[in-house]
Amino acid sequence: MWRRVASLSSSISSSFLAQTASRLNTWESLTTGIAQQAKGVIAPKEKTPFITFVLGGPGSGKGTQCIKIVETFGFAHLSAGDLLRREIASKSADGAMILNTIKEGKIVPSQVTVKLIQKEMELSDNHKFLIDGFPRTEENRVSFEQIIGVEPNVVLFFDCPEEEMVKRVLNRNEGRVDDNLETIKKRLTVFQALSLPVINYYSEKGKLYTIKAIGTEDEIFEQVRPIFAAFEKRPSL
Ligand SMILES: Nc1ncnc2c1ncn2[C@@H]1O[C@H](COP(=O)(O)OP(=O)(O)OP(=O)(O)O)[C@@H](O)[C@H]1O
Ligand SMILES: Nc1ccn([C@@H]2O[C@H](COP(=O)(O)O)[C@@H](O)[C@H]2O)c(=O)n1
Ligand SMILES: [Mg+2]
Repeated sequence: MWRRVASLSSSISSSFLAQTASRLNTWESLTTGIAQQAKGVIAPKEKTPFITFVLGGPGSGKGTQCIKIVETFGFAHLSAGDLLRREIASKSADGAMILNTIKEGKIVPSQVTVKLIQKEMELSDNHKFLIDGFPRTEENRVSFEQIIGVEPNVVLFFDCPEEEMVKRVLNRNEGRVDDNLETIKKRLTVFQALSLPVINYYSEKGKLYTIKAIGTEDEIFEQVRPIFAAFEKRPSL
């Protein structure tokens, strides 16, 4: 599992090992583990996470392109929307609240969403994550940084005209409760008001890659491919 920081230096005392192993047994310890690896306390057996946030309006093609990125570059795909829909389906304590929020095209409290993402990351053997549809708000962004303790390496923005997004969502036909004109309008308003500032934030940080999300799925992927191909040449990926 990616969260495990397995091999510790043989020169460390056994009591220190026991304490450290116990602390490293939880996600909370992941960031500690990374920090300790950086200081050279723990042998870096497991790779540092490589995180990509995948952003764009409703129907811009995030999920479609994530499938291609997974196939080509071997990332783990964590869709925030899918994780929330799974909570609804599992009838968890938050299920009803999540359902109402999604129907309204609003944003679920960050702590709920980040905890779901955190759990999936903990369970994954992969160290390369595509986090699709997240962060949708500044609150999402800050919450991820506080709880997970890392920032994204790459942020993709699928930039698509509203008219095209509406057309795609209305044709999606997957039975989603938010794929109707009324909710789409609300989602577009939320995207403009709350998500675009996050996109601008990453642009200013020099982490944003904007993809013109019109044309065929394959044409769009040809804009995405070189981004990850370049990172693949680096030791970090
Ligand atoms: N380039 C494209 N041209 C036409 N249709 C597309 C294209 N890319 C995706 N689609 C279709 O548009 C719909 C929306 O795509 P997708 O589900 O990938 O969007 P999304 O950004 O994940 O949306 P959401 O935020 O609502 O989950 C799907 O039915 C998908 O098959
Ligand atoms: N960070 C997020 C992501 C999604 N939601 C809610 O889920 C809906 C569907 O999301 P998709 O990514 O599948 O389009 C979205 O409209 C939100 O209601 C969220 O709250 N926070
Ligand atoms: Mg999607």
